[in-house]
Amino acid sequence: MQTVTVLGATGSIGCNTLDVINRHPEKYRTFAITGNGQLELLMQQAQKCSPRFVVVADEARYKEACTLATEYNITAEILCGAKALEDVSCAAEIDTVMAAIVGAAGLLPTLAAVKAGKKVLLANKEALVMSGALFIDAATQSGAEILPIDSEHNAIFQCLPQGYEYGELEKAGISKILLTGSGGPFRERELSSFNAITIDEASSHPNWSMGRKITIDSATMMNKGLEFIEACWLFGASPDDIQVVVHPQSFIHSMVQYVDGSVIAQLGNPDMRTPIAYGLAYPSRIDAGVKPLDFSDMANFSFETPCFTRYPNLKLAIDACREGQAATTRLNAANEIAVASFLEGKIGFTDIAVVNEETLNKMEPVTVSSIQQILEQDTAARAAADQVIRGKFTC
Ligand SMILES: NC(=O)C1=CN([C@@H]2O[C@H](COP(=O)(O)OP(=O)(O)OC[C@H]3O[C@@H](n4cnc5c(N)ncnc54)[C@H](OP(=O)(O)O)[C@@H]3O)[C@@H](O)[C@H]2O)C=CC1
Ligand SMILES: CC(=O)[C@@H](O)[C@H](O)COP(=O)(O)O
Ligand SMILES: [Mn+2]
Repeated sequence: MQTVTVLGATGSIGCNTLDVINRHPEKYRTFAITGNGQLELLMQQAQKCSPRFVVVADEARYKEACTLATEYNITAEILCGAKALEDVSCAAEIDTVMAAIVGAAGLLPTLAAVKAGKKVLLANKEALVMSGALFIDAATQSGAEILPIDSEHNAIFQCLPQGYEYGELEKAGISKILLTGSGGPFRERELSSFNAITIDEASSHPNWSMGRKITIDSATMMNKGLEFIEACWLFGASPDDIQVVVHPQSFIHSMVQYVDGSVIAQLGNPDMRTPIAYGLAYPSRIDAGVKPLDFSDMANFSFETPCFTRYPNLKLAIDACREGQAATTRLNAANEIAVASFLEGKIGFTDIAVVNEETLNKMEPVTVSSIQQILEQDTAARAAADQVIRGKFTC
């Protein structure tokens, strides 16, 4: 029996994780589930999976959570706040943590799981983008097993040779990691109309049903940029080892190209329950409730090179990846502010990249070597991005 904490249980990945867990009650037990704003959903989930702890990230909502828990007859202990998120991520009773909080808020609880040597199912790519080497070093020291849940990285993981040694691409005969991306909803849209893109249009991914922030990131291809950085850290690859390939249908989830000319790909319907089930059951396989691919029903299967004029955020992320840790931490922070501002109607779609670039340009180069310094860079970049927005886009 595997005992699991689900961080971000009320989100898209969290709900899919509980769906897979519920299909296999003989294999998985839920120890804790966490949420932030969606308290009713969190209580409904607690009714169904009977965890020992229900954690509400937002401390201000503790009383409300306790009242709701009584209404819903929840026997679990209700906890709240940042420390509680970390406590349920490193508790001695658990084997596995699904890291599915969105954004920088997921960094410390995910790191707590890593430092405690847990099996960490990593969906929260921002945590790795923010802390790169420190995250990987912590896993090496504690013996934590990091299993990628992001569909592309899960695919790459599945396409790597057995016994792949971290960073040893050449030794493994790998010539390129081919990171696929759909190109989002604006792949074919006239560039001249990009300033008229609405929140609804940007919130509608062609293939995947996901949370709001990652959906906007997919539309700007910042998602692929973050994934580029994520792939470097997960597999010990350099930026030159990775090529982004636009594959609009999202059936191929990524590929690994070998020196003998072979390309190994992982395919499947776009349903996150596949990588989640893979991570939970690894190295076994379990039913995930996913519809099998039907090759007689796939009209198109196409590939393109991404255009940086259409997707300036992708270039910003690749450049930041080459520059180093402070740049990727700052870019992630600026992007979180810019996307939130876009979703609040404060800035336009194309302004997201402008805010990101101007934030990076405003900040002096610096070296970061501790989580404290990472958090300081995150805070500073948020303030700088806010300043850019106030100075440029508000009257
Ligand atoms: N969705 C997908 O298919 C994929 C997602 N990912 C990654 O997985 C992560 C989660 O994505 P997704 O599930 O789409 O996101 P959602 O927005 O759907 O869910 C986010 C989760 O985080 C919680 N949360 C939000 N803010 C905070 C906070 N400040 N402190 C603690 N918890 C918080 C939310 O709680 P509440 O809802 O209660 O407010 C929710 O449980 C992201 O990093 C994303 O990039 C990667 C690949 C695919
Ligand atoms: C499901 C998943 O892993 C997302 O990150 C997805 O890849 C987003 O689609 P894009 O390829 O459009 O960014
Ligand atoms: Mn992905």
